[in-house]
Amino acid sequence: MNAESDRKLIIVFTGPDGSGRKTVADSVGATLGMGKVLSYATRKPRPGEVNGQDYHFITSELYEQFDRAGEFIESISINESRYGVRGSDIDQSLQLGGSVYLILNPEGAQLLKEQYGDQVVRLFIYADRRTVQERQQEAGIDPAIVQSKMDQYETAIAYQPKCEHAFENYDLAHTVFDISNTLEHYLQRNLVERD
Ligand SMILES: Nc1ncnc2c1ncn2[C@@H]1O[C@H](COP(=O)(O)OP(=O)(O)OP(=O)(O)O)[C@@H](O)[C@H]1O
Ligand SMILES: Nc1nc2c(ncn2[C@@H]2O[C@H](COP(=O)(O)O)[C@@H](O)[C@H]2O)c(=O)[nH]1
Repeated sequence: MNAESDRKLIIVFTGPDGSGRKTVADSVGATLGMGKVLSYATRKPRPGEVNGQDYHFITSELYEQFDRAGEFIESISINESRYGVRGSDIDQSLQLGGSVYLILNPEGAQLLKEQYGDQVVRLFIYADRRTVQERQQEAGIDPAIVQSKMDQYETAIAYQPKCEHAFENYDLAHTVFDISNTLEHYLQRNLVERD
């Protein structure tokens, strides 16, 4: 990484599954013109998911190859699938464009914070248990997967105090507006520091 890339931000959207992290993140990303760094996943795409937009969907063999080569700066297993972020993807996106964003579970958010320090801003997106469960059911996610995600709800919620900011997500437009305002302050400050 170079000094220029160091000043750009890595925005991590985290929180419980089903809180709306992806929906909020993509809308904020489009509003502020931030690039998305996709994770690599070995699971099959769900209906509506697109390779290269939601994840890089890859085979277990290719994942293993990347992993052995030390390409992932963090890598987790959930429900027999593997997920990871390649450090080179983050560094390249930072060098080519402006600030970037990712959507990770709290474990991944913590690992990125430990590696990139102040460059990482963690945004915790949340809603109550019943709401996130209903959203996942309405999105058509397999009931067994919903159950396993709900089993992690309290653990995920416990991560909120560690994050730089937290936003409840009920009224989507309101959530996106609040987050965009918050991030604009960071981005302006970085621009001023560069002058
Ligand atoms: N504010 C909101 N009001 C109503 N529905 C919402 C809101 N935000 C997101 N949703 C819907 O909730 C569902 C889950 O959202 P999303 O996939 O963005 O969540 P997530 O936190 O990334 O969870 P997962 O990892 O399980 O996909 C989607 O169907 C999305 O359209
Ligand atoms: N720590 C990481 N968490 C990740 C990564 N990619 C996705 N995720 C999170 O995993 C769960 C399950 O995702 P799903 O799409 O199968 O529902 C969810 O919390 C994702 O945000 C990653 O590279 N590292």
